[in-house]
Order: sequence, then structure tokens, then C-alpha cells
Amino acid sequence: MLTLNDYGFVPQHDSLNTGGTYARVTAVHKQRFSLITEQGECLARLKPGVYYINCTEEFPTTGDFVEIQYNPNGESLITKTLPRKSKFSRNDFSGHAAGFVKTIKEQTVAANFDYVFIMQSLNHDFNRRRIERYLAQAWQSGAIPVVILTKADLIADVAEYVAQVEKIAVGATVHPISVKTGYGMEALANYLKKGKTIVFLGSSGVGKSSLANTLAGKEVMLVSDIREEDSKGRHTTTHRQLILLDSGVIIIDTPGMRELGMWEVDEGISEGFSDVEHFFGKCRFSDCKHQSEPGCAIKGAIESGQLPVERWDSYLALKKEAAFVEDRAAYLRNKDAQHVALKVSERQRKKGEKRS
Ligand SMILES: Nc1nc2c(ncn2[C@@H]2O[C@H](COP(=O)(O)OP(=O)(O)OP(=O)(O)O)[C@@H](O)[C@H]2O)c(=O)[nH]1
Ligand SMILES: [Zn+2]
Repeated sequence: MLTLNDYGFVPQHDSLNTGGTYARVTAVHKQRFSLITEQGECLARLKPGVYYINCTEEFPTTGDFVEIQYNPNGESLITKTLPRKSKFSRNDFSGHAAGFVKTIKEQTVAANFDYVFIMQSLNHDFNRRRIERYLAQAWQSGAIPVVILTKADLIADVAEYVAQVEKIAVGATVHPISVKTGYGMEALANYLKKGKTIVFLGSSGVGKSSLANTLAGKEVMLVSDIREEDSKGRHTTTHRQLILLDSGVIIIDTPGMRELGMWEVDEGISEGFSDVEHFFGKCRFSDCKHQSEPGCAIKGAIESGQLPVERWDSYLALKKEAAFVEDRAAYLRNKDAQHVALKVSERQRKKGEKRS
């Protein structure tokens, strides 16, 4: 019989040591959660007192370990979200168009994974900026990023692409693969270990389902046919899921991963761009803006060829995007706080009036 350890549970998740019944979230539906427990699969709801009234717990997401009140005859109740060792979040604009945001929140879309497979195909989809963005998000997640270049069978100069990507994937390993020919697949064995959770990050059509099926040795995800000439694909992954393969490897593929935001990614950007930040603090002026100041280490490194100008541009673009999200969130938090303060003072004023 399967245990929760087979689903990636390790004692560190149990740091609170409550001795309760644990489960892992395998899918998130509108109001309910699919869970795997030592007793098998079950459906559960959130315990309202904990999640909606006291609001002490973070809402669970796919991959989360949770504590439950198990009900063998019906729906179980989720009572606690255990601390996460890694997570991906998206910016939740709560149904508003991005330009008319009223609320912006962090929404976690996957949790507790060991590796992030950043997937991009070696045909039309290839886009270095997107890889850099994914890398920043992956470093931020707390897991280990691995760059997977798919459909290696479709191009002749694989090594050239790999070399290009290695320059921008600072600190991450790059693997070209083809599920059609089996090319490069043996190199993935390093990550495909029992109890390890892998999350796939990549646009529609890059071959996430195809890789999952190849690793599973059977069809566990739907593969949609796309026309290779223009890379037009259909959205095929329809609900969040976590799958345990016969090999003991766990795969997470959720649609929320397609809209990952730049939520608090400063550390991730620093890790992904250590080659850029390496020059910081080396300018003549300590408050250098790296624009036209004399003795600027960044400009110097670009001129001497030590730092490719595209890397600097990518760095600035990602920083700007992250700052926009942060500003917006801070502004709205502030507005919320002001609103609450106003309500409180109004209430106190009314109370005072009543007393006098
Ligand atoms: N030539 C070639 N085609 C591949 C390879 N891997 C996947 N494909 C094709 O690419 C298309 C899309 O593959 P999927 O696995 O559905 O891609 P996906 O990333 O899961 O797409 P979504 O589910 O829409 O996110 C299919 O037609 C696959 O047959 C490969 O290694 N080589
Ligand atoms: Zn400078």
C-alpha cells in the first residue's frame, strides 16, 4: 500500500509535529480539493472556521501537504496547510483587467516541488527572454531550475542553441531532448528520483504532456497536435493535477503555471542574474545609476564585452516588471489599510458619542 512518503512527504513538512492526519493536494476544484491520503484518495473542503473566519491558514494549492479531519464516509475537512518548501505564485487580479486593478493578491498555484523543468522547444517557440523570466521565477520558488530544450529532432544545430542558453541560464543545467527520438533523455535520470516532485513550466505546445507521458511510459496527459510550421496549439491541460508515476516520480502540471506573475521575485532575479549583479558596487560612485556616470562598472563591462548588453537589458526589464507589481500591490495594501483605519476611527467616534 502507498504511503504519503511515496507522495513526497518528508519529515521536514511535519515540523509543527501536530501528529494529525496528513494528505497531499492532487487537484484543486472550485470549492473542493482532491487529496491523496494513507487511506487512499478523497475529496475535501476547507474548514470554514480556520480558512474563512480566523483566516489563519494559507489556501492550499496543488502539491500542498495539509492536515485533515478524515471522513471515511464523505467529504473530509482540511484544517491546516503545512509549511511549504517551495512555491509558485501568480498575481491574482481578481477578475479585473490588468489596467483597472482594484485588488491584487498573491495566489499560489503549485507547492512543494524539488525541480522546475523550464521547457522551451527548439523550433519557433524559442525565446531567450522568456527563459530568463522563467529562470528568475524558478529561482524565487525555492526549487532547482533545470532548462529543458525540447524537440531537438527538429533542428540541426542543437549544440549552438545549448551554448546560447547556457550563457543566460547562470547556475542552471541545460538539457536538449527529443521524446520522438529519445535524444538526451538519459541525462534526465539525475532528477527522476523516487519521491521527488517536478513541476513543468512552459508555453502551450512545447511538449510538457509528451514528456510526462514518455516518463510515465503511458498516457497520463493529453497531447494536442499542433502544426509545427507556426506552433499554433490548443490549450489541452484543463485542470490542475499532480501525478505519481510508477517510477515514484511525482509530476505537477497546472494551468495556473501559464500565468505566473512576477510576485516578489527580487531574490530570484538576483540569483538568475548573478553575472550582472557581480558588477554592482564596483562603480566609481556608490549611487551610480549605471546610465552615463563616469567610471560605471556596468557600462565598462558592456564595452569590454564581459557583460552582453542583452543581459543588462533583460535584467532591467525584469526589474521594472517586478517593481510595477510590487508598487501596485503596496499601493493597494496601503489603500486597504487606510480604509480599515478610517472605519476603526469612525467606530470609535460613534462609541464616544454614545457615551457622552
Ligand atoms: N518533433 C517533435 N515533436 C514533439 C516532441 N515533443 C512533443 N512534440 C509535439 O508537440 C506537440 C505538442 O505537444 P504537447 O506535449 O501536447 O505539448 P504541451 O506543452 O503539453 O501543450 P499544452 O498541454 O497545450 O500545454 C504535439 O504535436 C507533440 O507530438 C518532440 O520531441 N519532437
Ligand atoms: Zn554604474
